[in-house]
Amino acid sequence: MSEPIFTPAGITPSAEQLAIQTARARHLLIEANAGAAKTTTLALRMAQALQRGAAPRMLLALTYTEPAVQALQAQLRLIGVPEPLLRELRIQTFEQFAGDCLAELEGPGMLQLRQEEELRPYVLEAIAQAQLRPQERHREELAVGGASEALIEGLLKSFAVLKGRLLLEREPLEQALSPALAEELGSDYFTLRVFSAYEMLRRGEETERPLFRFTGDAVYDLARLLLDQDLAEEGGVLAQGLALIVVDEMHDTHRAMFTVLQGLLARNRRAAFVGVGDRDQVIHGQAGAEAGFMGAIFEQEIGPALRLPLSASHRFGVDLAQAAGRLARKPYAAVPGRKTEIRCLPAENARVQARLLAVAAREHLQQQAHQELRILLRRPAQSLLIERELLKLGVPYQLQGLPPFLRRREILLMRGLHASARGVYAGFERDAGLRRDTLAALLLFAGAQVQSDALRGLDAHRAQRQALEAAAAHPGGMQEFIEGQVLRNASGLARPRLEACLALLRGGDLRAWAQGLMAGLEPERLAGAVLVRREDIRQVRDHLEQLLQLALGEEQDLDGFFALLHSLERAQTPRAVGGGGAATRVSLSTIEAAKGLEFDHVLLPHLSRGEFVGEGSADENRNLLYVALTRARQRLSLAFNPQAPSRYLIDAGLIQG
Ligand SMILES: Nc1ncnc2c1ncn2[C@@H]1O[C@H](COP(=O)(O)OP(=O)(O)OP(=O)(O)O)[C@@H](O)[C@H]1O
Repeated sequence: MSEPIFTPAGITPSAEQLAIQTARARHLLIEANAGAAKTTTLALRMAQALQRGAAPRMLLALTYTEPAVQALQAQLRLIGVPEPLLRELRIQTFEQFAGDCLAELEGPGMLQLRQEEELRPYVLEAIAQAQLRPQERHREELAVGGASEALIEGLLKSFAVLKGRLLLEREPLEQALSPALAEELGSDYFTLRVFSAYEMLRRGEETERPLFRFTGDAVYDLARLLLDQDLAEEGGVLAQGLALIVVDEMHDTHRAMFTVLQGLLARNRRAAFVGVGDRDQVIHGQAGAEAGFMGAIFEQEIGPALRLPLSASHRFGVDLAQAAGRLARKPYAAVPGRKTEIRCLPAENARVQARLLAVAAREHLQQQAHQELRILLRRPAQSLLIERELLKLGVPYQLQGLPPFLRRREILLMRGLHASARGVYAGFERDAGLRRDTLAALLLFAGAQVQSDALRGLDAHRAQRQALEAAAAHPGGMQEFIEGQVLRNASGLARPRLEACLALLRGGDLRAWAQGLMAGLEPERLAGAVLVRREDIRQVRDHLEQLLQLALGEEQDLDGFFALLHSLERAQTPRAVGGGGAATRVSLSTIEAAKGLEFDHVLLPHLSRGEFVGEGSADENRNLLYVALTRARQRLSLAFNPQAPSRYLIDAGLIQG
């Protein structure tokens, strides 16, 4: 019997796409290059299920990131799935999906923590508990010299891997831990012990409901529940009568996600499954992502799968496909007829580069009526000079997933200290949110607690938030809070550094402040005492350096410069809030935040030698550049110093070596 075939509105599917849309295999896996229409084909497949009569609630689409959720929604819209149907479809990240399932079992109201800093007290407590275990047999393994920020960052990273890979879930935690087991798992005894104590703190005495969840914990907690024989009944929450389960970005799957997927497939026996991915886009390797879950592991643990190809890029032309292919060392085709212009923007330094980018963005807005331009950054700090130039030229823009530079914590610290030192609170008067965020930043870097004995547990979080809201509620509250709470309760490490900075600011001389700030404030030490991720700590210095660079280029006196920051912020706010129109057509984000998305014009700055680096491995850097290049549709602009271009540009054949 022939079945009705869904015919999309915006595109004509290729034969390969049609084969995937209509395949009858229970499990279907597709590994294909960026832009080869994986997401679009998943959308076709979902539309086909609707066409076959499935209700929207019988479809479930899971992704790793939020932008991928949006990308799939956009493709469903493009192919003509009506808006009311679209709204009923469940398209979620694994984390959101797991959170929803758990909320069904536990009820709402889970405390969700999102910043590593918020975990810090729990990690410190876990270290103390691990070291004080009375029955400890390997005490010598637990001695560490202090709890430095690098130690905490490393522990949190290891925790993410232990959770992502479910490395300990097959062992009864308390009894099994030993240096030998640690070695077997590629970890160390100290990490495992602290992990165990941390998880006991997080999960609380009552196993019913954890104290809090951090990003990744919902998938982890759901996977643990699924592995627990005693809780088999609770796994019933996954029995949802599904007809189709699809996973986009399947290359980012780790063991905990895979366990959730396995649970879903086991409890929805009538559901077909389609997974798509591209192993060169793995940029989350540290959390335990393994492309193997699209390969042999799938076949061994779930069942045989049909594999179908998507062989050519529908997004960009053959020149860019070949460059991406050279970078990733794999064959890369493009459908005929697509063309992508690749241009170089030579710039000898960051300031010139920022100016060129802003000019290019302005030209884009003048010439291209409806097209989108995205500036992709390797590191968030790189936005500051670019944003300044965009504002100077009056180019409206949006930041995606980045706080505006004037609202970053270290910049707010400086703005708050300036206000306090000079007694100038003009600019803060009209915005309670700005006052609250500034006070929060001051409190953070001062290492101060509003209530000294309430550091642990939820109540400390809530108490602190309430105190900040109260102080920020009226303009006069800032000075009092800075003196009475921030400076009075500042840690021994922070106080002299903040005082040194205040003294420079009191002097009122912009050059003296700019020259003395780094030595006086020692931003890395200040940040190191309160932040967790090395990358964040480095960014504090990075951002302050950018701020100083900006200050020295503006020809203002000290108070004038800080007043300028306020007026820049006012210039920016209505556009960001207003949305729509030109503002949504020029945007800035990190590369990670653009994964799965595409733009008519991509501007990729900071491609000079040694600039395209971050915390990850060389492979991860290469994959990030691969992701960045392959976001472009019609035009790709690459900015770098022609005297010293990045090696990657040469490897990709984008410039001559
Ligand atoms: N049959 C088609 N005809 C024309 N354009 C198409 C067709 N199929 C897909 N496209 C377009 O090709 C582009 C890339 O598709 P898509 O985003 O699905 O690729 P992808 O493989 O998911 O990419 P990534 O790996 O980067 O997430 C989109 O603009 C999409 O609308």
